[in-house]
Amino acid sequence: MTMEPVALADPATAGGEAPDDAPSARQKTGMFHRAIRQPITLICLAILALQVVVALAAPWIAPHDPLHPNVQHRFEGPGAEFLLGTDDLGRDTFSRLLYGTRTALIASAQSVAIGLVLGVSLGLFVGYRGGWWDRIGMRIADVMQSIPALLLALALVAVIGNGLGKAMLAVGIIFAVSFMRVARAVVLAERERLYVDAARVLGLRSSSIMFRQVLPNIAPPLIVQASIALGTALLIEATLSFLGIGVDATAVSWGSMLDASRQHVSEQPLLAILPGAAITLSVLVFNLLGDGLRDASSPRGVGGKKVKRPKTVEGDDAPAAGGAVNGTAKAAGRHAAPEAAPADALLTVKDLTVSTATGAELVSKVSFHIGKGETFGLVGESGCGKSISAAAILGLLPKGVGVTGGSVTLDGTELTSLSGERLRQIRGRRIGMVFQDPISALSPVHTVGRQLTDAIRAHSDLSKAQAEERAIELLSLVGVPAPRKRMLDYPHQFSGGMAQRVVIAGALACDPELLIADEPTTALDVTIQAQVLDLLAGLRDRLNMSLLLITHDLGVVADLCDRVGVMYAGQVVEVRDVRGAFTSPKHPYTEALLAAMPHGEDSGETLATIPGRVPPAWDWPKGCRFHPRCSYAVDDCKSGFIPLDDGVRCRRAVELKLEGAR
Ligand SMILES: Nc1ncnc2c1ncn2[C@@H]1O[C@H](COP(=O)(O)OP(=O)(O)OP(=O)(O)O)[C@@H](O)[C@H]1O
Repeated sequence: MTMEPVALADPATAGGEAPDDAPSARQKTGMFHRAIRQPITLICLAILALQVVVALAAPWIAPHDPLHPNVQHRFEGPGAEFLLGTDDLGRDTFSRLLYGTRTALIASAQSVAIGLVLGVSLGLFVGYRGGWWDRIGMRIADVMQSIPALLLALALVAVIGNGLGKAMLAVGIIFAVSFMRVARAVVLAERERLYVDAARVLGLRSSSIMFRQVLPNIAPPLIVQASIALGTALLIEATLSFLGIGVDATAVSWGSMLDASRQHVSEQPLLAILPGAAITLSVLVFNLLGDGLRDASSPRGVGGKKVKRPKTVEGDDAPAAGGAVNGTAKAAGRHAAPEAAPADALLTVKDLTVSTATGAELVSKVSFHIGKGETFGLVGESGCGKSISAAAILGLLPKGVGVTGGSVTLDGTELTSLSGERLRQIRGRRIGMVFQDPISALSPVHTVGRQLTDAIRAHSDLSKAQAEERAIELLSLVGVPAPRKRMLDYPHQFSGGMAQRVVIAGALACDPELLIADEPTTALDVTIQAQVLDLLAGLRDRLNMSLLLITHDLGVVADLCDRVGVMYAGQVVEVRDVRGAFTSPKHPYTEALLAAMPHGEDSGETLATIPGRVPPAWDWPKGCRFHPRCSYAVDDCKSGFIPLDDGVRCRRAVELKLEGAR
């Protein structure tokens, strides 16, 4: 008999990217409902359920001892006493088939369980850590997968010894490689999701993020893979037993039944047909089940909505301003701090430079400070470096990007040189973060209650019950109605505005001193935006937090902020008190942004735009980076480094008389 094991499907592509159709855990329920609506999958599930019952109940339902020889009854045909006849030693074929089911299922389940535990742990680890760990892990996997599974199993059995248990351990190790690839591929995709960043901002440990946040998301593709692996394992078990290195004489296997039948096919053909059919049927069931689950798990098939992250338009010529300018009046009541960072500033960013591995500076010498209880707005078009600056403050820069100069201090503590563990303690405890798209910032597979309690417990000694009470308090603080009841809901059961309130509650979990809100209302309905901004302002005043508000919307800055930093092409070009910046801007870019702000009184009036677009980071212009788009630019603006002088980065700042907000 030459049975080649079925190759395990490997959804990881050559480049190791996650399959596009890797289902999210949110799709899991849909996946199973849809799967059982497919008649073939339902039939396969029914056969499998029957096999499991047979395997468990074999000792009670088998009419005869499957191992007991009874030579008077050799080669008997099917009849009342021996339902499917007997073999060359007079053993009951029906009972042997029942016991064979038990061996096949237990051995397959054992090897797949070993493969799953080992493979998923390794896949999570290398996928999440990336870098060298990933490269080494994947090269070992490549080598192992280049050898046929059965051959590798035989080699491993030669090393660790004969016996079904050891053989299936060997098979489990081989499966681990496939499971590792699947887990790693999904982790690579999940790792980039916003909710993982959010969990990191909340200060959760890597292990907690991997096992509690990422793992549930990789369950659906693993279930599909495990189903196919069960069929493969069953075939390998039968093959090894057929070859005499699987089960010994004290157990029955369909493979060993086939082996024993070889000499007697002509006398009793059923002896070969029945175990052969059992093996074929079982492998078919597992494979069809895997196919059915895979079909059911494709996003197209589920019918559920995929949550998309809203994209900002690269190179927007005008800021997406929408708020009212008259907010300046409110801002005017606040203090106008001098631009040199005062000693008691909560956050001081000084000459912060962030570069890619290729040397492109994404942000250059960014400087600003935020006082205690103060709200600082960071504005500028898309691609100016606002988010990269926030990520650098939190120590959450994307891979391949790092701080190459300057400093970030939080109440005197330098953050850029802190170890990962120290930073983790600061994130979530002293600095909270609110993201643009609240639904993506929450893990889809856990209730909001669980996510909030996890965040609270990551930084406190509170018991589960106490953390739950605190989570309810926070939900009520951010205005989520019926908070106790809503603790049990999943993120997709919340509207955008309510989900953003939940994210804010999470960010407040440990009373941060600084809250960073990165375009917290961009993904929300216009009617909800104002409510969320009011909530942030209210919380800031109530909890005496400092707020770093990243936005495109100057109206929001006018309404909420004390001071503002205007960013252009990776630099802060003007940093001022809001009233000053709005009434008498000193940088032409600030003036241009103010002019491009819609103010609504003349509906027929064309909105001013800033000609051109923000250049990419590898192509920042020499001299003043804004000069190609600036109507005031002179030759002097086209060369040399222009420092941030008295809060303005412009050679002509003193002589220009610029127009403020209308
Ligand atoms: N991972 C990355 N690798 C290389 N360049 C990047 C990376 N992330 C961002 N950039 C570049 O860094 C610059 C600043 O981007 P950043 O996202 O900080 O801008 P932003 O002002 O926050 O824009 P938006 O308002 O669209 O979020 C842009 O030129 C962007 O293309």
